[in-house]
Amino acid sequence: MDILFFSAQPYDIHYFNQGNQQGAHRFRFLEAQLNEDNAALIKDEAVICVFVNDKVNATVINELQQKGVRLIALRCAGFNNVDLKAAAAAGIKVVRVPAYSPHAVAEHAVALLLALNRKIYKSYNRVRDGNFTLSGLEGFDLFGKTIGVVGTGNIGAVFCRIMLGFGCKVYAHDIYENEELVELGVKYVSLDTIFAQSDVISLHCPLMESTRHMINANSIASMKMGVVLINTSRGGLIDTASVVAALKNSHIGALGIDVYEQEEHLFFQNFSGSIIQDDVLSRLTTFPNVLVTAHQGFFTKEALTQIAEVTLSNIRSFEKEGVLLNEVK
Ligand SMILES: NC(=O)c1ccc[n+]([C@@H]2O[C@H](COP(=O)([O-])OP(=O)(O)OC[C@H]3O[C@@H](n4cnc5c(N)ncnc54)[C@H](O)[C@@H]3O)[C@@H](O)[C@H]2O)c1
Repeated sequence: MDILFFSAQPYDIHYFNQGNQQGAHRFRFLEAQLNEDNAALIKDEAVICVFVNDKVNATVINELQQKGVRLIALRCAGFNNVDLKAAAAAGIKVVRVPAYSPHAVAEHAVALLLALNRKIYKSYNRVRDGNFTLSGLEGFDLFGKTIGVVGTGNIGAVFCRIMLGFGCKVYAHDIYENEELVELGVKYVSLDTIFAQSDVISLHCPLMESTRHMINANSIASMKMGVVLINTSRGGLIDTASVVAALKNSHIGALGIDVYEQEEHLFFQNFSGSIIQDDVLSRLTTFPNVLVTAHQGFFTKEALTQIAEVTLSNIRSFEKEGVLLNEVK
């Protein structure tokens, strides 16, 4: 099948070409993001393959329909960037990669937590500068601390297991309880209890209207002073302005984010020679207790291999059997 990739990076090209060694599909890779301006770049491809920051709203879907696109293949798990109602109305099917190495993202959340707590980014720079002092590098033992996990699906469940391995008390909140986690010692509690009692809160639930800005001035006010907040899920879960205010008055003790509400304007692109126009992100990066990574949680060899394999198998079964594997509706 002819497949047009938007937001394609060199690693996408590498892993998708590797998954297509038999040459079953013809690929065209575009670095451009899909949005209202770029939908015109589609020629006669029946399938477009998009990533987290491609904008697939009703206007774009209307253009896709006119271009004869029949399938939107998301090469990611989240689908909050696709207007599913508009796609259904246009008769365009949507598939995704529901699970690809949940370990990749869960381990990245742990990496953010450990690096922040033990100030690894500071010690790295200090030692390279010949400064071997320790003042300001103090952390705390994770052992025995209460970790609040919001969302215990594929990624949240792995994160819970890792934290149990550290000897933490793990509180979780989800609309469904995972019995295996309960047997391992995870305690399901209300969101309010997570907020009130956790030393560390890690977000692993999807972004939906009901979860948008779940971290806001009110919820932060109910949290422990000095709470560590980790978000590897979606930026929109956090009202960033409220988090900046809470960092300024030290209510939030540290923030580790791999996702940011306005990331589509920045992430996966190189602005190192430009002036960043996003004042909120710029303010965030001035805090000594904030660590921002640019949506790299998924970025492991294992996850990239699985993303390419599952995406291509989704497309293959749509083409050959008209069967929709991993459909989103
Ligand atoms: N940083 C990255 O690179 C990266 C990579 C993959 C996924 N993600 C994000 O991580 C999120 C989690 O991924 P996953 O694969 O574990 O998804 P998943 O669907 O397996 O799990 C999500 C869980 O959240 C729960 N949930 C839904 N609404 C909730 C609510 N209101 N409160 C609490 N829990 C709720 C669901 O019941 C489910 O158990 C995705 O939504 C995606 O946005 C980020």
